[in-house]
Amino acid sequence: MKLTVDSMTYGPDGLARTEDGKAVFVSGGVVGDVVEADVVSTGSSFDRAVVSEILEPSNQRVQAPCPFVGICGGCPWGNLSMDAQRAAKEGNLRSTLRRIGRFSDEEVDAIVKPIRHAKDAWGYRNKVELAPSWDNNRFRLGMHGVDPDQIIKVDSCPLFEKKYPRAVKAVAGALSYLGNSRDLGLERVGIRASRRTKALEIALWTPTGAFPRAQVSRVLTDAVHPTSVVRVMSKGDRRARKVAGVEALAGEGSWTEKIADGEMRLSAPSFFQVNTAAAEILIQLVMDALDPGADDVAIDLYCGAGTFTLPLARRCAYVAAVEAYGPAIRDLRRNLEIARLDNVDPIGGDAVREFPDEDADVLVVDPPRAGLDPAAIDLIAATSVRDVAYVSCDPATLARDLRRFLDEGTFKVVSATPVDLFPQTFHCETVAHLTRA
Ligand SMILES: C[S@@+](CC[C@H](N)C(=O)[O-])C[C@H]1O[C@@H](n2cnc3c(N)ncnc32)[C@H](O)[C@@H]1O
Repeated sequence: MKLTVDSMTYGPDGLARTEDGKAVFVSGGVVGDVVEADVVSTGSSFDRAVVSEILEPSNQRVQAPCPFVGICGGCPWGNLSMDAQRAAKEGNLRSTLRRIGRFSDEEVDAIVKPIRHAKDAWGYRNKVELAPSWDNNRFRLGMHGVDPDQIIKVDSCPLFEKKYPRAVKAVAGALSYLGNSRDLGLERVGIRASRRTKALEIALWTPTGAFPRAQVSRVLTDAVHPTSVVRVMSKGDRRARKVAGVEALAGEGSWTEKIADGEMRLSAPSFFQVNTAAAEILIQLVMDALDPGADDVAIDLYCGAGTFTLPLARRCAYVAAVEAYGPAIRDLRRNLEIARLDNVDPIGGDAVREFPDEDADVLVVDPPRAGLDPAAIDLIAATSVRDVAYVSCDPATLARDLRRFLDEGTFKVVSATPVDLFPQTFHCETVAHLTRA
C-alpha cells in the first residue's frame, strides 16, 4: 500500500491515512516520507504497517550516526531531523491537551510554550543499560531491540555520554568474557557516566546468593577503569523484582553528578534524569514557576534523590520532601548532608499517605508515568500553596491531571513547557505551571 506519513505518533511510528481516512501506524516511516508499506495488523480504528520501500524520502529524513536505528530500541526517531522531532513533540503535547485534557485550541495556544532543549542531540545520556542473552551457547550483553525479546550486540551507543565512547564495548566485552567461563546470573548491567565529575559506575543486577565479587571487580577495573562497581541484588518474581541490597565491589559505591550548582550522589537503583543538561532546564522552569522566596515553605512530592529538593532548599526557609523508594530517600538524606542543608524534612513513603501537613507556599510534583492519584490533587487543592509546578514524563496523564485540577477549581493552568530530555526518541518531559484561580 502506498502511504504518505503525515505526522509522528507518541511512539516510534509515523502516522498516515488510507484513501478512506483510516489511520495507519507506519513502522520505519518518518513525517513527510512517501512509502510502500505492508499492513501487518488491522483493527477497528487503525491499522499497522511496516515500510517495505521508501518511495520519496522526507526532507526531514536524516542519516543517524548509528547503524542500529530501527533495530535497537534506543533511538526510534534517530532518522528524523531534530527540528522535526521537536515540532512533533510540541504537536503531540498540544493534541494530547486537546484530546485528553479537553482544552480548546485557544487555551492550548495560550499555555503551550515553545519546546526547550539542551545542546547535545546525541551523546547526552548519562546512563545506558545492557541486557544479557545467550546466542549459540555464547553469553553476551547488548541493547534491547525494537522487538524487546531481541538483544542487539553493539560496540558503542552514540546516545551515551560522548566523553566515554569506549565504555559500552569495554563493559560488554569484559562481562561477556567472564560470563562465558561461569554463570554470573546477570539480569542487567547499568553504566552511569558523568563528563562533569568523571564518575563512571558499573552496576551489576543479579539475584541474591553467591557471586564472584573479587574476580568481577578485578576484570572490570582492568578493562574499564570505573570509579565505582556495585552489585544490586534483587529478589522476587520476574515482574516485581525488589532490590534486596547494594554492595560496593570496587571504588566509591555510588555515582556523583554535578547539577544546577550542586552535586548529587546516587546509588545505582535510584532514579536520576538521564540527561543532566536538560534536567537543569527542568529545574530552571520549576524555579521560574514557583519563584520561591526566602521565607517560603515548599513541598516536593516524588522527590527522588533531591533534583528539585536541593535547589528549593537553597532558596526557601523549609522543604518537606516525600519519596516512596528507600534507596532514593537515603540518597536524598546523604545529598542534604553533603550540601550542608538542614532545612529539609525527607519523608519516606507514599505521596498521598505521607502528604506533608505544612502551611506551604509552593509545591512541586514529579510523579512516575502514571501521573497523580486523584487523592493527591484533592490534597494539593486543600493546601495554602500559591503555585504548583507539575513535572511530567507522559503528556497523556499530564493532560488528564490538569483537567482534574481545573475541574476541582482551586488552580488554573498558566503554562505547559515541553522539554526535549530524550532526543532521538518520542519521549518528552513537560513542566506545567499552575497558580491559584
Ligand atoms: C520521575 S521520578 C522523579 C524523581 C525526582 N523528582 C527527580 O527528578 O530526580 C518519580 C519518583 O517518584 C517516586 N515514587 C513513585 N511512586 C511514588 C509514590 N506513590 N509516592 C512517592 N514517591 C513515589 C519514584 O521512586 C521516583 O523517585
